[in-house]
Amino acid sequence: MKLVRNLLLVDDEAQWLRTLSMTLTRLVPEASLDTCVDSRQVLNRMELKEYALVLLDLTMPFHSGEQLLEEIRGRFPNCRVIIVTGVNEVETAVRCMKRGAYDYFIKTGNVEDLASTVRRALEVVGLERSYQQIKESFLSRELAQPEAFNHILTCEPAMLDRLRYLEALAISPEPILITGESGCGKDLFAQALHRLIGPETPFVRVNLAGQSLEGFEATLFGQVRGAFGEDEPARAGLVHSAGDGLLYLDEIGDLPLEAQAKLLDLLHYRQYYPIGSDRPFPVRCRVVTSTQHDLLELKKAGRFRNDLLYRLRAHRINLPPLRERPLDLPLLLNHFIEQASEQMQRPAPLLPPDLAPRLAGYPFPGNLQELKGMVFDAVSRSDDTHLNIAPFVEAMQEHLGEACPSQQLRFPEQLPSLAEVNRALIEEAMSRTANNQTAAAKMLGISQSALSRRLAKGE
Ligand SMILES: Nc1ncnc2c1ncn2[C@@H]1O[C@H](COP(=O)(O)OP(=O)(O)OP(=O)(O)O)[C@@H](O)[C@H]1O
Repeated sequence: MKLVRNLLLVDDEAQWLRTLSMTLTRLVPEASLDTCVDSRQVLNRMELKEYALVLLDLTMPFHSGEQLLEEIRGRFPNCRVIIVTGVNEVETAVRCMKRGAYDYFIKTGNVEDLASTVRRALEVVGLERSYQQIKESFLSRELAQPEAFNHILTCEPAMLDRLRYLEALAISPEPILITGESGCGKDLFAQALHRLIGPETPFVRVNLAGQSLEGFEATLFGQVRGAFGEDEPARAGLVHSAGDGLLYLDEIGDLPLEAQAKLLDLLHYRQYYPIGSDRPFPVRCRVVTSTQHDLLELKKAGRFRNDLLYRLRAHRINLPPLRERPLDLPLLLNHFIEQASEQMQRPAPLLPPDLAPRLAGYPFPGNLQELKGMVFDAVSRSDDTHLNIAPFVEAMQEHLGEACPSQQLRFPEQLPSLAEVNRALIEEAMSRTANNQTAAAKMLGISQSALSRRLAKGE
């Protein structure tokens, strides 16, 4: 997103205007400054160029600051106005605040204070604009760059919403937090964002699990020459390697508290200090973090900083687990079958039509990673035409064993006969295994020949 950091300084005293302009250029280098000594030209200038902020003198010939404030707030509602006034005009300045001025500054005051007010105002305008654009983009319903999401297969409405939200967030410079259980696609979402912001830029992934403060600093910030001894060479950190691309910090919930403070500084000031350097380096990359933990819970347990949590949660995408995306199962099964067959250089076996509906009841604790593992296992155990469903059956059986141990069986008031229970159990096992006798026998705890005999007798 193009951030508007244009600032217009308006004052009829040319000398004051020059001094103020020089001071702010030094103290707020990210702003681009224009000056205007003639109050009659202010609105024309604002028609021709988009300003994020106007610093407005109150007492000027032709149009007073108060009049201009009203015009500006009415015609350019996205632009903020800071009143710059002489001491004796404080009452007027307060009246201006009530009419929508962002803040006021007394000319005899400390310009450092004015500089930080300007910086804050620019940040507020930037955030308001990006939220507005995010909202517009999200509400448009269509993906503007569907090709960025080619590697994410889904037809679930809840997932399609998340794709659109990610695309909308791509315009914001703020960090994005991706949450969700292990294996549910967080990495793929980070990759999609990278494609959206610039596939030609670097994509740097860092796993923060088990990182100490020292490891975190060394990995991310690097070190200057001689930081740990005379012969120690300089080493660039991963923030540097990420350039103007994307830095993906995986497992953010595992970062120790002291390292969280460093990360907060990096996000807040958009700069960092390599180890051994007292010169800050700018951060140009987008930062994406992810976690499978509940950061609110970690915060309650005193393991995650409150300020960092709220900074990260501003743009958050929570991915639903696979068990909440049953419509995606046939799509993903076919996709992983193709992937596995290609990798194993063999024809793709056919997906049994009733496998996906059966799997819809399985909770997939390892999510897509688990499904992918099962499919790869199944393909490796298949002949060239039929997919071997044993890996799925085994997983479902294991789950059923855990979910309903025999003590938890519930019986109706009128007990069925043993023959009826036998028949019902055999029917259920055959149905759950797509009529695979070997798998069904395993499920029932009898041999395949015993099952075959019972089936032949119609038991
Ligand atoms: N929607 C999807 N379409 C196709 N493949 C997917 C999809 N989601 C995830 N995958 C695949 O599933 C596997 C796990 O996904 P991924 O690594 O993105 O999960 P993760 O949430 O980052 O996992 P972890 O928490 O363990 O880091 C990957 O091989 C990925 O390519």
